[in-house]
Amino acid sequence: MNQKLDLELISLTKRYGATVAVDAIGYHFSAGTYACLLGPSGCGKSSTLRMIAGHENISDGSITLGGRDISHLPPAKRGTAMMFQNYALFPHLSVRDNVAFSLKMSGVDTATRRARAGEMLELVDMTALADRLPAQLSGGQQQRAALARALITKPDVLLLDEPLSALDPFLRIRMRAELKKLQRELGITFVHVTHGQDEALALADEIVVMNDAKIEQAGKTRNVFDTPKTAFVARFLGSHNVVAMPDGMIAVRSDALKVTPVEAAKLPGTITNIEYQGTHVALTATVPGKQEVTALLSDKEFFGNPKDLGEAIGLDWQAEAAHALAR
Ligand SMILES: Nc1ncnc2c1ncn2[C@@H]1O[C@H](COP(=O)(O)OP(=O)(O)OP(=O)(O)O)[C@@H](O)[C@H]1O
Repeated sequence: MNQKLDLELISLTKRYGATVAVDAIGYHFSAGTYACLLGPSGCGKSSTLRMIAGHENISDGSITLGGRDISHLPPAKRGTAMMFQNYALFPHLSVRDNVAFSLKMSGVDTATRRARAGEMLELVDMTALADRLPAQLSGGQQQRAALARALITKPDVLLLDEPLSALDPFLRIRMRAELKKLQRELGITFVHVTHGQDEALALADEIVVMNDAKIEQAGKTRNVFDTPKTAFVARFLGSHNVVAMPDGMIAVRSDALKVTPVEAAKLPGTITNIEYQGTHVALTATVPGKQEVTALLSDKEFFGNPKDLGEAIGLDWQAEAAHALAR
């Protein structure tokens, strides 16, 4: 484990008949990165992950790990491991035997298998439940068992397909913190597929935003969030307004908007919605061109100078808060 091998996708393509699910994408994942593949349903994230895992043949391009071409190796020989959305635990095997399963398949002796499974269960804090069957576990515990099972092969890259989607919202946030902690402790690369931008922002060092089989934008999470290059990325990541201005489309964060007198503003608007969010108030206004923009004001800011539905306001922002969009 932890050999510091970079993962690279080179012109990676997947076609299912006439459907191009992944269209010549390229990305370099530095060893030890927590990366999220993010995008709407059908954009090609799972196909990309399955090609990296070796569960799907590639149609074109290649995948290298530490410079070694793994494109056509069987899954168990790649140095990757996959954790599935529904965990795919064997119902008739105990947690310990589920975790040890892949070692049994590769002919490792019983004593070594038990010892290694024990270490992995310790890692995910499941030692006390080792003899239970999957049906006797909670969702979060099943997830930990599935993680231990994936990690027992000492992969350089762990691939996670929507790993939190089967959990209720409260548990999802807790397991999210555990995933991040585990990745930090192991120091291996995690590639995590999600369609949730909150999940990606919370977890990822780097995000790869996919749209329609292509990478729309990728890089350090904060850079992508702070400077979206396209309207799609700005809208998908949320918390941004995409506005057509006379000199082109811009993205400007909701929390960068200020409410001002109309004369002093970049845009005049009429308030159409006021939503109290506890610490903040989201104020939505229509602006020229029948566009809607939302300003996120602190509760102090709003209640210090409250506004009403239908009121005319100005909306302003600092020039550097606006980012020109490619389309
Ligand atoms: N086995 C298959 N045969 C034919 N088409 C497929 C197959 N698997 C996926 N596709 C198509 O390829 C495209 C990308 O699918 P993929 O599952 O990779 O998307 P995704 O971004 O992971 O979506 P989701 O979030 O819904 O899982 C979609 O148009 C899908 O219908």
